[in-house]
Amino acid sequence: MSTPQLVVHRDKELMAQAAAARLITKIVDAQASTGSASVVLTGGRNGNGVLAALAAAPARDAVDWTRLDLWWGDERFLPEGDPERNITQARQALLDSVPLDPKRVHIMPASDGPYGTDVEAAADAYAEELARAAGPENHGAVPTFDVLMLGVGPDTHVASLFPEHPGVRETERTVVGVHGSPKPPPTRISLTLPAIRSAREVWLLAAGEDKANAVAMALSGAGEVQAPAAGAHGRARTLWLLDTAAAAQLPRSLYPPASA
Ligand SMILES: O=C(O)[C@H](O)[C@@H](O)[C@H](O)[C@H](O)COP(=O)(O)O
Repeated sequence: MSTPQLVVHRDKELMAQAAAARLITKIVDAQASTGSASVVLTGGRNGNGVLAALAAAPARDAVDWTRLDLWWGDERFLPEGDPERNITQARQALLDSVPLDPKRVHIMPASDGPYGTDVEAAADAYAEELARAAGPENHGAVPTFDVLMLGVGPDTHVASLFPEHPGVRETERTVVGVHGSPKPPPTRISLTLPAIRSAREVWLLAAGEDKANAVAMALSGAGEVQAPAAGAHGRARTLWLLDTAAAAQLPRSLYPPASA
């Protein structure tokens, strides 16, 4: 389990721009060494802010967009094209501006798709898609994600794993259906913590004063059931990308020296 590293930026715009630059470099390096890259996107303002910053980044097309696999950490279980779907917002922020290979954009099912309103069947289908993409070295569950990004909710949720809810307690399955989400809409699909923890790097994005309490709680020893963000670790790296407002309640001992 990788110890969390923290980087604190001046404000949420700079955090998004710096995270986008970091992501470009990570993808370019992965593509240079293996010929492709695999990234898991997250919904929400911070997640979409990084995508918008990436779309505007001068080095954007250093990425070979045709050799990038995109997955989602969660999705709102709504009809295709609904403006509240993470894929809809990701398309607007970035995806419609770059030449991705559609076969490598792995969209979580919509509620009017092949599984209808059966969110469990939709979650199982995504788990099967992940397993098909997994290599022998992945023990058959999920592919090796180079970077898995997660926004952090004010209640410390990540993806659609909420404190004390069933999804955060899942230890076997890689994808679950979520009912009664405290954050609307109520029905969602989410990767589980075991799937999240299979990523090489997990980057947690938190900007804004509404996240300060969640950041401090998740980094100060809370358990993953009470604070799901506390359970989000990468195999090689766990990186918290913050702005000063979201870092405001951190104990001094956790504050990165560079920004002291
Ligand atoms: O589908 C979702 O809503 C997201 O995946 C969710 O996990 C989000 O990342 C956090 O709630 C933070 O959202 P903000 O960045 O908008 O605060």
